[in-house]
Amino acid sequence: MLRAELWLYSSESSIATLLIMSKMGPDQQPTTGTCCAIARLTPACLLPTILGSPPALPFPPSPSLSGQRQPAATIPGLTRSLSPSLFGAKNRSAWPGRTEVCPGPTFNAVAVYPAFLSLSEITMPSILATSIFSAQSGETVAFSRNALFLLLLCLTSGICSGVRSGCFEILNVTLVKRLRENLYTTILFQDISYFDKERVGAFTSRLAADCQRLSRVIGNDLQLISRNTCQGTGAIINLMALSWPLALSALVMCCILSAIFLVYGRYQRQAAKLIQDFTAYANDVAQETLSSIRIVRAYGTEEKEFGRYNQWLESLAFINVRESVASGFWNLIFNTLYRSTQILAVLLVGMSVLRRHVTVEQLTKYVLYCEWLIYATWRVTNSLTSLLQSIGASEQIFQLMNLLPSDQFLAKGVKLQRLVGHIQFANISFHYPSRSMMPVLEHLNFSIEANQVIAIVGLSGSGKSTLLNLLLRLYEPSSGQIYIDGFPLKDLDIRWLRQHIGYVAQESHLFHMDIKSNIQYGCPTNTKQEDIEWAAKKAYAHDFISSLPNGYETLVDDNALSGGQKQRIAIARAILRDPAIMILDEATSALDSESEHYIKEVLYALKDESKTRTIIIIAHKLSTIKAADKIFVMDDGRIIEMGDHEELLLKDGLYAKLNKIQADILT
Ligand SMILES: Nc1ncnc2c1ncn2[C@@H]1O[C@H](COP(=O)(O)OP(=O)(O)OP(=O)(O)O)[C@@H](O)[C@H]1O
Repeated sequence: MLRAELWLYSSESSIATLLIMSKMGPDQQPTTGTCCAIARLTPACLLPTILGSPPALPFPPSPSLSGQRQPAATIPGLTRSLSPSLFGAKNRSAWPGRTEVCPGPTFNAVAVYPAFLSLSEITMPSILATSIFSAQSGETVAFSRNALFLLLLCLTSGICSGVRSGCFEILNVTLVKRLRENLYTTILFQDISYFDKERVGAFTSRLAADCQRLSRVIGNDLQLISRNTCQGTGAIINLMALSWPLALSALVMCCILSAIFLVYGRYQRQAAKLIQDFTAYANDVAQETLSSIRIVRAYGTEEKEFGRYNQWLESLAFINVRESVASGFWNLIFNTLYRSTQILAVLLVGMSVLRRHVTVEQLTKYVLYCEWLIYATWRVTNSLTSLLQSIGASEQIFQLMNLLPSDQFLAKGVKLQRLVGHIQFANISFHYPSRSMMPVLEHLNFSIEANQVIAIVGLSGSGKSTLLNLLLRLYEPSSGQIYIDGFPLKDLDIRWLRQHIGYVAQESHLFHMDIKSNIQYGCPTNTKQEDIEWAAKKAYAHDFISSLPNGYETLVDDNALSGGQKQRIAIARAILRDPAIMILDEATSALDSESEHYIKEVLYALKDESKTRTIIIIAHKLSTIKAADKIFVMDDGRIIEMGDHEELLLKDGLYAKLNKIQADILT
């Protein structure tokens, strides 16, 4: 039974694919991603889950993807050929591309199930009419036999419907989960530059509301469409058997209904897409405002923020009202045509009865089947409306699923036996992808010896953090090459490299978890408590953590601690990794002088421990970097001076000038 249900589901996926294609222009080809997205959604893909195959983790994406899009699949073969993607990256490596179209040996056996169910239901009106007329003519045996048969059909269809609904519900829940897993994984593995232009609110909207909606429709409406299509076909066959001219008249009505529906459906799709976009914009505004609530409060801009949010709500309401009016018109037309068909049936067949061309029993059967046909048409069009709405609304989900992971996760890079920490920038130039006309770094040439402490100073916006972003490979240089221990950075395994880098960002963010987990973030889960405390002590954080009521178990987030405390936890996090390269981007800017002095001592001491360690510090306060082995002075994307503190003072350039200004401020 379950296999039969799943087969039914898989056949429904083709309907969805056809629907997607139907909204494309004649010269447009369905992208593999679009088809793939549809195929991913088909609960047929869930077969192994339901039948017991272990689900694969959605990441890391397999290198076998190699950034290649899969060849376009044929529609009938989509379900099977593309469905492995739903099981995640592990299975992607074995992605077979085009495969056979036939659902396999179970096809014949399972195909019987929906046909059997529809057949059992569609014979009911006929047996009902026969029972009534056998009772009228006093045929007791025939009446009892028909009544018993009806009871059996009733039970069979009830049980089948119940089992089917239950199975589809379970599949639906699994589908939402898989859909979210896939979408979230796709987003997580995008290039950082992708996040520069996309809005977080839009992502959360897609993950929450859109996934739920899409799966509900696919899990619910597709089964209704297939079931009612079977029943409608059965009704037409029965009508044809009774009287083909009369059957044709009923069919004409259905065609008119379908034509009107096509126009209405097109409108529905457009409206759904707008509704989805406006919801995402509204979410984005809400997310931005609530995450910056302190600034909003301090500047008293609550009403302005409400206005920004309300603007999208009004746009949403406008579209919703128009959609409701259109829906009203559709129901009006449908109901009028539906009733007219019944009246027409009674009139036409009634006249035939009067002329004694058909019997009253045939008239009854005709009216019942006519009713059945129109009802099936109504259910199909209704479900199609809902389905089309969701397809319109899901365009963005399909587009997101179409994205391939960032190249750096696809390439299998080199893992060195040991990271020493020698860094070289060879003729590096860079501009951010979102600002291609604005060079940020120009022809940078320098090298950093392993075990050195390097400081980078310069005016705001001179490109210091950008330089570190390139070293972390958050962005790729526009030209030139970065070498780590003599190997091009892009050839190294990026996950391995990042495991050996400790990074403290300009703004320290804490995750909504306890302090211990925040310090341990990115380290193995079995890291010992003593090690965590050791790192916290080095970062001058142990005392304040211990003074909290729950100590290391205290639940924190971005708002629960002071800026300096957050920075100390972030430094402890970096120290705990025991990195070969330590990167500190203004990591002590929020600390008081005493803590800063202490941490500076600790950082300098780190390089004297057994392991070679390269430390790169960006600092505005020059007092913190006087002891660095080498200081780079940056201006407008270039390194204009280089040397130790004394040498730079002797040069009497920008560094000496900045030093003098800071000394003057202190005196
Ligand atoms: N994600 C980004 N997209 C586009 N431009 C960016 C991005 N990040 C930074 N920039 C631009 O790149 C330039 C260098 O910025 P960067 O953050 O590297 O400067 P910085 O020297 O670290 O400044 P600060 O000392 O103020 O932190 C600036 O003009 C900045 O506006």
